[in-house]
Amino acid sequence: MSESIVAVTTSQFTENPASCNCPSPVPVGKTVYYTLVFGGIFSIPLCFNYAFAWTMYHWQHLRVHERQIPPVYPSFLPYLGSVIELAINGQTYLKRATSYAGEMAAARMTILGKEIYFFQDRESVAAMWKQQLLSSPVEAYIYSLSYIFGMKETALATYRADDSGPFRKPYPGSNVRSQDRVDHITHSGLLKALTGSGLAPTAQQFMESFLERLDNLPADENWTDMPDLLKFFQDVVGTASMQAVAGPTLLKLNPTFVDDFWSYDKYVPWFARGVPSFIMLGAVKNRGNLINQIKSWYAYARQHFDESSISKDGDGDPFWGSELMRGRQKTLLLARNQDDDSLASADLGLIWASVSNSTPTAMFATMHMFKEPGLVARVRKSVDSQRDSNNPSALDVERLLQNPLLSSIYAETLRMYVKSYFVASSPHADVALGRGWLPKGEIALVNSGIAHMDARVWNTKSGVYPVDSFWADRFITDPRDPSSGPVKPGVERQARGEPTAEKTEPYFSLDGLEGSWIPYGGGHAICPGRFLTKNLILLSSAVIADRFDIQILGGHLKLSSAKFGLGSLRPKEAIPFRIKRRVTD
Ligand code: HEM
Repeated sequence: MSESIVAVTTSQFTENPASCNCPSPVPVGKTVYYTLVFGGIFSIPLCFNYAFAWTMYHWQHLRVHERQIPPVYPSFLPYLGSVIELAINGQTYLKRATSYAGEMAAARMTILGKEIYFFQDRESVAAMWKQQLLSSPVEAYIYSLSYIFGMKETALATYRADDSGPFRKPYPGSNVRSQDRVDHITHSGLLKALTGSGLAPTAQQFMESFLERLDNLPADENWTDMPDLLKFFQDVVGTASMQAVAGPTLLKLNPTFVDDFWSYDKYVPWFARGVPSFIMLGAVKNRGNLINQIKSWYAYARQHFDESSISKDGDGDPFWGSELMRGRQKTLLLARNQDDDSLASADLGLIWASVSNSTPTAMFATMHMFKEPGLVARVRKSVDSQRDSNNPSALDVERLLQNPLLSSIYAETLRMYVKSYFVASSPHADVALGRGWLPKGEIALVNSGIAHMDARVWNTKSGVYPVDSFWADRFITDPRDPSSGPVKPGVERQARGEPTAEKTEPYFSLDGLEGSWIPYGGGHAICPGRFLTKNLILLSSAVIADRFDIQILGGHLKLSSAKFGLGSLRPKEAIPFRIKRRVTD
């Protein structure tokens, strides 16, 4: 029986092709033949082109001169350039392309016919932050508004035309009308709202909303199993942050906004990589739906708000939520070609910026607190030391924010998980960057993920805590321990930052990390939400550790690389966990 099966099976391959009805093998053979011939002919110039680019690349690196334009990193395919490698294997490819002879370097790469400049060496990155001409975030606005947040081309044209810079005084040579200075209007509004005295009301709003959500959690003093730690943080931290920035009415009017938002967030990497709309019709529809929900909020708030709605602190109101949102209504709608649709795209961008990175990083910080042996006990001791003795349930937020261990956990989490690109461009003049040179109008990118994993800079305690592992104390400098602190011993004194004489206790330190710890970018365009972020991450993780016990279940953490270049990475799979309230006396 088995023999006959074998015979039948093998006969399919051995019988004379002329005796069966199969299509003749000849055309297949010909196709293969022609493919090989034409492929061979076409690949000859590609190979020559690549060999020439490779030689030039090394030649330029070996003959470095002052103010050199970074060498072109060779790629096999003209026009496409490095786009495929960056999309598939971004971090490894970028690291290779921006290193030379064991050092970080600058490189030019072709991406879809356009040359992009990548600067990763500490010297150039630090020089970038100091350059006034590179202070504008407008190139990042244009890219994200058009690709990610769906702004129409007519409205976008106003952003493209704005070469006046982010400062009150326009760049020399710029002729943009004051009401069309969307770069300055947007950036200065954000700085006013999220830094200095403007920050307190938003931070306070966040805390109130977050604590209310914790109180209402369906968790008691027995273990409750939950399937997804990130979803838990989206509910308690993400929603509280959204509400702190945009107020309660947007979410009340649109009960599905939060869920729709996180479904959209999953597709942000697709939008950012320019995947055509017809491939992700559902995601495009969902984004349109979010924009409509934001517009319905505008209509309601316009109808119900009046000046008497503003709270005593001069910031919050129940309809617009904050001075920031009211201000954007008054200023951005006056700019050329702007309407509710364009403003809703810009506000979707602001909401996205305020939650999409801080929520997963708060989750990772908390996850490590509960996973690293002995860490949660140290965190609770730190929290206890800041407790108000007259009212133990009230925490001294200012003192918590200064706590060295909590600050170090916050900084280490951003170092580990934040892999953002930030964009710089000088519209009116060439600029010098360290040993390199960026011609005017060209786009420069820096990726924080590459800088954060540079083993030549970061202290690993002689390899005990490698750069790709979480070390809660990495950012603590102990004046009695010369091998402590974030920068590797042996890296030049000035860069490492020496402990000052008056410090005797271990302290949190970012000394010597200019150009190396860069989760927020730098210079004038640095993320305006960074102080709010420290509040969100540090306070939410510390309060959760104080009030709850959590057991992280599931196996080894796997990360998805989809968000590489766009901020904080996400876990690849849901992280199951158990939670219970702590019993306190
Ligand atoms: C882990 C959390 C966060 C990270 C890693 C992060 C990172 C960044 C980076 C790298 C940029 C671009 C800077 C540049 O172009 O040089 C940026 C811009 C921005 N961030 Fe954040 N951010 C975070 C949280 C926040 C929060 C909580 C807000 C709150 C509103 C916020 C608001 C913004 C805004 C509005 C911009 C663009 C505006 C401008 O430059 O004018 N971010 N952020």
